[in-house]
Amino acid sequence: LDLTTTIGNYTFANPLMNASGVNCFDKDELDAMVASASGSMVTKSATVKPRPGNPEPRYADLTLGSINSMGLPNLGIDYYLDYVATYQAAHPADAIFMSIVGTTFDDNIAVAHRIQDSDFAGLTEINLSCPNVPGEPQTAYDPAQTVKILDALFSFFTKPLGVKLPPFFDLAQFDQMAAILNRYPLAFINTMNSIGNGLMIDAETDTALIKPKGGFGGIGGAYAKPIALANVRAFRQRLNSNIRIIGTGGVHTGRDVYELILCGADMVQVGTALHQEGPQIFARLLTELQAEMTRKGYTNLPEFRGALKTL
Ligand SMILES: CC(C)(C)CCc1c(C(=O)O)[nH]c(=O)[nH]c1=O
Repeated sequence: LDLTTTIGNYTFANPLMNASGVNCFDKDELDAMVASASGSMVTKSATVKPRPGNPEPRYADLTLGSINSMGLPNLGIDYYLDYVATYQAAHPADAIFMSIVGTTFDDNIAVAHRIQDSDFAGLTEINLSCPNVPGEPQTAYDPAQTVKILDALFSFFTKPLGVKLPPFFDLAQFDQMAAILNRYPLAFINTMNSIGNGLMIDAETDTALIKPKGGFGGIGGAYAKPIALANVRAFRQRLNSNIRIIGTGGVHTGRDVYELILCGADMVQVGTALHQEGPQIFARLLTELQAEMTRKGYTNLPEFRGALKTL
């Protein structure tokens, strides 16, 4: 079967990759992604300077997923630029993704300049789930901030750029966000990030499971799947066709991958399940995806991409 998928001028052997933040913190984790069956990979969201992140415990596995408040631990943009430079020399034909983020407006711009001025030849994903103004909602939940950042980025950034979005829950928000995104020459959007500020409790101690933010953290895994399917579908219905979609949230089986593609996803990222199973998950997901495609009579992804039926 033909599992190739394309974003802009980039073609990948298959649609699978890690979600930023999972299995992509350092060289060892990134090398394990390169060695896996995934079609591509993305680095941990990088800030201008390295960050230690939040106090532990800052991640917990749950029966139906995960909760995390990592606090953006990362080795800094220079580390990841160095890694991708080495990677590109060894794998000139296999494009990868770099994720960037800023805790202030200026830092978002500064870290984007670092990529623009580098030899990085892959795709860039800017994480809009970071608040830029203390006390204000995260960027993607603040239309004015979103416009301000995208206006500034596209005034100098000429490499393929996509945005990582948090989940939206209101149809008017889909309309509003899609209207903003359609104004920019985005290569892709990635929907979605973890579901913000969930809370889970240790039954033995009646204590919040994670330490940061009084136990509040992003929810991933099976909990996220219905929302990820809806966000992929809603944005596919609203965005210009030249803006591709990476679907992220709740993938654990090949059928989950198939369903995100059915909703319109071009690529599919795996977070919680990758954290729990390790990079060998990609070989399993590819086998299961191909089995599902065969069961349905498909031999390639465009045959069923976006083909969700409604009653
Ligand atoms: C939540 C932020 C710390 C603002 C951004 C980094 C991030 C984190 C994180 O590093 O805590 N976790 C997620 O599930 N998604 C994210 O985008």
